[in-house]
Amino acid sequence: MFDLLTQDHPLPRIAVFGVGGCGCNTINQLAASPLSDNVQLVAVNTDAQSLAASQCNTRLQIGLETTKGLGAGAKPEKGHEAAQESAAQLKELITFADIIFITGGMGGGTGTGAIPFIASIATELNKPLVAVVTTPFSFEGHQRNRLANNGVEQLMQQANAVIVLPNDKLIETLEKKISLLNAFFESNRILQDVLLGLTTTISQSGLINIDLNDFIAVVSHQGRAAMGVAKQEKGEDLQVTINNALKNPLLEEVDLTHAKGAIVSVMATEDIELSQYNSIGASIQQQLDPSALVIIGLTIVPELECELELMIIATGIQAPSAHNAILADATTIPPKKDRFNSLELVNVSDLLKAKSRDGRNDPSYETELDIPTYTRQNNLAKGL
Ligand SMILES: Nc1nc2c(ncn2[C@@H]2O[C@H](COP(=O)(O)OP(=O)(O)OP(=O)(O)O)[C@@H](O)[C@H]2O)c(=O)[nH]1
Repeated sequence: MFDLLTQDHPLPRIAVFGVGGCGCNTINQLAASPLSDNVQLVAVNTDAQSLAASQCNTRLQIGLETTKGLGAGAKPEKGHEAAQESAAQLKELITFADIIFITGGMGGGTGTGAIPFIASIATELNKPLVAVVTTPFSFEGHQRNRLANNGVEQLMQQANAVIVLPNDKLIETLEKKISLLNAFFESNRILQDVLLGLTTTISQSGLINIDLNDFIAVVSHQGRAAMGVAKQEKGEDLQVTINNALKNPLLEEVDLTHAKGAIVSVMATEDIELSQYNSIGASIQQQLDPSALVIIGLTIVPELECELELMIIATGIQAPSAHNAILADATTIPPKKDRFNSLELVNVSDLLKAKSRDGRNDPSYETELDIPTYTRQNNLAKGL
């Protein structure tokens, strides 16, 4: 089933842009995580002081003339103008990457105004882009929420995959008793997990990597994306963990049966069995539109404290509910098919070799789930 590939393919270069206060906080936390060499973190802000405190190697102060080193004062038009002023530098950074992740908080000036503009540069340069943005806590008031909703709407005109994580919902996934100061920090940890899960899934640290073309196909579905996370503690049933991920508050507002695709990132110790891996794919596939493409990346983390960590990102979800109506109607956005360059991504491991052999005796071995395209093609070539 799994083929072993030995060629050295260059890994795709991933740029993660953290824009505005929230975006910079998130990637600062991410900078403390073990990231593979192909991941570049880029802190982007109007606020020089916040940028100076950033842990990222690449920092870009946008709109020197526009805001004179201050923030955008919760004015998205200022954030937009600042990004426009620094378009050349942004373009240079985006050109260097093969795939772009962009994160930030909607509701202020810099992130709300600059993120859609940065996304438009990525689109212009034909780069796959995944945006992960927050919307404000309800205690932040109506005005911020209104700005945030407009920002998300604009972003959806530019990016195919927009994952909107309402801050209120992020906190719901955590323990109830949480101080206000901790609320931001803790919710950033979830943002950080999403970005880490995505980047490791398409990076070398993964054991079974997903093919970048498949990844692009899944993130390119028009509509909203949503995600769920869950942990399998030692001794817990895997199916319970899968259900927990699917029931996650971050996914609860969307109808998964309409999702056109899903990226599943599994982090596990080397004890994971092929049957477990297969049943994750099969269970998730059952929940989605029958034609949905489900791709799974597996990362072996020997020191993982729990049995397994699961992150599901479902994409291409239409927006039927009143809540989602604040988002751009996905059907009105013209499809951006075939706009990305084709790239190949492969990975090999002796462990995978062993697991592949074991898998042939496993009754669930034939379970249908998506196998990275490149691997599939090699299997076909070898008549497997
Ligand atoms: N989860 C999380 N959300 C944050 C954090 N900081 C800010 N936010 C959210 O993001 C929204 C925008 O805040 P900032 O990112 O600070 O604003 P900005 O984009 O820098 O805009 P200006 O300050 O006006 O230049 C806020 O309304 C909050 O809801 C953070 O550290 N974590």
